[in-house]
Amino acid sequence: MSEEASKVISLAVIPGDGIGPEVTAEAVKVLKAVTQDGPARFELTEYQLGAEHWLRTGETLPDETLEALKGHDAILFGAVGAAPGDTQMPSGLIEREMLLKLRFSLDHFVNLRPSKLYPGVASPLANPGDIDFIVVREGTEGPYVGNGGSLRTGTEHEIATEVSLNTAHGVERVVRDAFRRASERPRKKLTLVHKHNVLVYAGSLWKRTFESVAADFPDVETDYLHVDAATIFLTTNPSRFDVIVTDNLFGDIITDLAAAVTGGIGLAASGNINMEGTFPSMFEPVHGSAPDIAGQQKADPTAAILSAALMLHHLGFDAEAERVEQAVESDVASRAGNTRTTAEIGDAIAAAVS
Ligand SMILES: NC(=O)C1=CN([C@@H]2O[C@H](COP(=O)(O)OP(=O)(O)OC[C@H]3O[C@@H](n4cnc5c(N)ncnc54)[C@H](O)[C@@H]3O)[C@@H](O)[C@H]2O)C=CC1
Ligand SMILES: CC(C)CC(=O)C(=O)O
Ligand SMILES: [Mg+2]
Repeated sequence: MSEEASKVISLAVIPGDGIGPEVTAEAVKVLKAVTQDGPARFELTEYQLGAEHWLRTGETLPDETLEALKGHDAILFGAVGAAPGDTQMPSGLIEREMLLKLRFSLDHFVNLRPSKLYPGVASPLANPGDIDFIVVREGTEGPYVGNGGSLRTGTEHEIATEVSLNTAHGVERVVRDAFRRASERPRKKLTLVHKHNVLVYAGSLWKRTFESVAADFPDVETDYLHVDAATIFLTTNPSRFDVIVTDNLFGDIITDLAAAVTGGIGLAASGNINMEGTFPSMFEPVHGSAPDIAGQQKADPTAAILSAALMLHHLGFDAEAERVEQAVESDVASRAGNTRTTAEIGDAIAAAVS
């Protein structure tokens, strides 16, 4: 296809901290390779944001940067965050004031996290079975909204709160999205994960909403698990899951576990999706900045590459997304015993899609 016939996609790239820039470079490499003959041409604008940027400038996410990001078609994100023991960086500052602020401001209410055990990939489970499910994690509410505070801070009488925010609108739209996704999959099964036996107010809203939306999707089989029991089944019988819908905190935790049982966090992709299309969606690996391996070319870029594939699907380039997924599937199948750098893995996958 000629360059003129390609659709131009304005892509913001936020490499971030630690391994973020290393894995993002490989995702961009694969994106360029898979679209070199069309049907898309990505025009990249890189934004320096993250803990290192804050240390240099004191900026987390300036208003003008947020406005500029809104003008792109999509955002490719690496990872942000300082090393857990870093004393220069207030804990959570960049995660909250930059990453969560982006997800909230761009209304990324569907945090989509697929989990698939690819053929040839070793799972820590003795009998993993056929694992292929998606987690639809609510992305704009829950305990991550910063709705809390502390009284008598630093004293032995300190009281700290972190109140989970759940709105009827917010819960309904993500539950409905999960039902729709379940109805489009062969197994058509949706599991609500919460803890409504203890978190009775939020839990009741999620449960009532789930039951009411279920009436619109009679072909979808429904199921409920408390989050603690869900962690049992994720390790003893993960193939029982097809689609899971859950809140922001539970979704964060169970998707790291899901990544671990499907071959590791280096393979786990995600999309922060604005289903209404009012702002650009953002695609990023599930993992963080991994300061313990940063700068050593040890990070697995597959999660970032698969996140780029999710972005291709989101933008309507399904054939290109599937080529990337197939290249990843072949690559991971032949990995046993071979140690490659981050760039070598990216090169191999880029070559396979060219
Ligand atoms: N979306 C984001 O930007 C996220 C940022 N963070 C931040 O990242 C920093 C580090 O957080 P951690 O809790 O250590 O989680 P992490 O996900 O960065 O690392 C956990 C473990 O997984 C390994 N790992 C992560 N990605 C890998 C990859 N692609 N290939 C191979 N190994 C990989 C790391 O080396 C580490 O041993 C913190 O500042 C945290 O707040 C954490 C999670 C998500
Ligand atoms: C704000 C992030 C650090 C939360 C997280 O760990 C995630 O979204 O996976
Ligand atoms: Mg997480």
